[in-house]
Amino acid sequence: LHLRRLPLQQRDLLLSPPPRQRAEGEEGEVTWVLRSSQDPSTVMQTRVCSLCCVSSASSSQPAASCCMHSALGPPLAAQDPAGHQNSMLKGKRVIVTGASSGIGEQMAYHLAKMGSHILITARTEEKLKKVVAQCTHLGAASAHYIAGSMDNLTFAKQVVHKAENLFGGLDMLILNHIGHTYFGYFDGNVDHVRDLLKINFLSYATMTVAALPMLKISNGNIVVVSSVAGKIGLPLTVPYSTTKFALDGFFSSLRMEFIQQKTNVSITLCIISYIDTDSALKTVSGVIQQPAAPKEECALEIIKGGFLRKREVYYQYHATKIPLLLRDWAPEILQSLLLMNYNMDNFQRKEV
Ligand SMILES: NC(=O)C1=CN([C@@H]2O[C@H](COP(=O)(O)OP(=O)(O)OC[C@H]3O[C@@H](n4cnc5c(N)ncnc54)[C@H](OP(=O)(O)O)[C@@H]3O)[C@@H](O)[C@H]2O)C=CC1
Ligand SMILES: CC(C)CCC[C@@H](C)[C@H]1CC[C@H]2[C@@H]3C(=O)C=C4C[C@@H](O)CC[C@]4(C)[C@H]3CC[C@]12C
Repeated sequence: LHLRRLPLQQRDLLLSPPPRQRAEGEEGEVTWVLRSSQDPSTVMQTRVCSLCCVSSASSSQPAASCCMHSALGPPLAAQDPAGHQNSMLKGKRVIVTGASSGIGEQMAYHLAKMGSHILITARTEEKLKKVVAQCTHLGAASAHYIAGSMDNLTFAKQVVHKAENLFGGLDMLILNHIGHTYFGYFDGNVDHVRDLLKINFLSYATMTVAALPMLKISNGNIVVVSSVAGKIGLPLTVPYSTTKFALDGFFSSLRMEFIQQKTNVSITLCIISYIDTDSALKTVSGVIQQPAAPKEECALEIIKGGFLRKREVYYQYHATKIPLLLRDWAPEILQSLLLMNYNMDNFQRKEV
């Protein structure tokens, strides 16, 4: 149990005396009976979600449902053989952008297995149709697509309105798409940076604004897929990195405002390292020395992070957290390590 995640008041109750496991609740949950060290007459029963390990509790009576997930529905139920927490987002209404391939496609499949209502989007209709068919096959409560380009901000709003018409509301907005750019030294083309900002950043802000009324009603989640290149400056990705840093500025500030305004909509910024999507492998293999992490696992970690209302997700943890610690404490060491990660002999300007 990650007791440190609990509010101080509850932590005191949990830590002393040590909690005693009393009974197994529903699968995926455990019921604990706790007694306060200061006032032993205070008995607290709490159900703890096995996924997030954060408890919700009320004095002298059982908690109605698991922790912060009460906002998202019932606690976790059974896990499928593949290890899916398959009711995590059951019945929830989710938009996934950039879901015709790569990590977005894998997120759609995980959500389908969990029984969500899914609306996916990207430009290529043929690919979207195939992903929707696969989602239906995997058990999605419903699966839909809308094709279009995010360089058109009117289209970005239309996606949200389509979800409203289809589902009558929205629980989770997963912003994942990226526009095409080059993997190479900055060519001085600032117009390209502006165009990429529109796709990778302004469309995210536009969709967030359009979806906010629905997310406020559902106490929902905004999930923003960023990159280690959105926290640390790296060579060969100047336009891309610019757009990802912009996401951090916008969404981290917005998160703080939500807290001040008591807006119960979570914002999860996902800091992702090198992943084995077709586009990434095609673009950087041979140049980047480190191995690529699996897209299926990456997709699940992003969804879990959003569901758990985490501030940030780090995937893979070691490949993102350690460089981030070095960034602030030993930037010169980080710089040397990063440069060693690039095989510039194999480098040739490639399209992303
Ligand atoms: N793969 C990696 O190594 C890493 C990826 N990430 C992040 O993960 C996310 C997904 O990356 P990944 O799966 O590799 O990317 P992919 O290239 O596999 O997928 C990109 C998706 O965006 C869509 N897309 C492209 N251009 C547009 C456009 N103009 N308008 C709307 N949709 C568009 C694509 O579909 P279509 O072409 O049909 O429009 C596709 O569905 C991104 O946010 C990326 O920054 C972060 C770190 C590392
Ligand atoms: C430990 C780390 C700090 C080391 C650096 C890791 C570097 C090499 C990793 C981290 C983030 C990665 C890029 C990324 O975020 C997204 C994309 C888009 C995709 O379509 C094509 C590949 C690309 C450009 C990735 C290229 C490789 C990057 C720069």
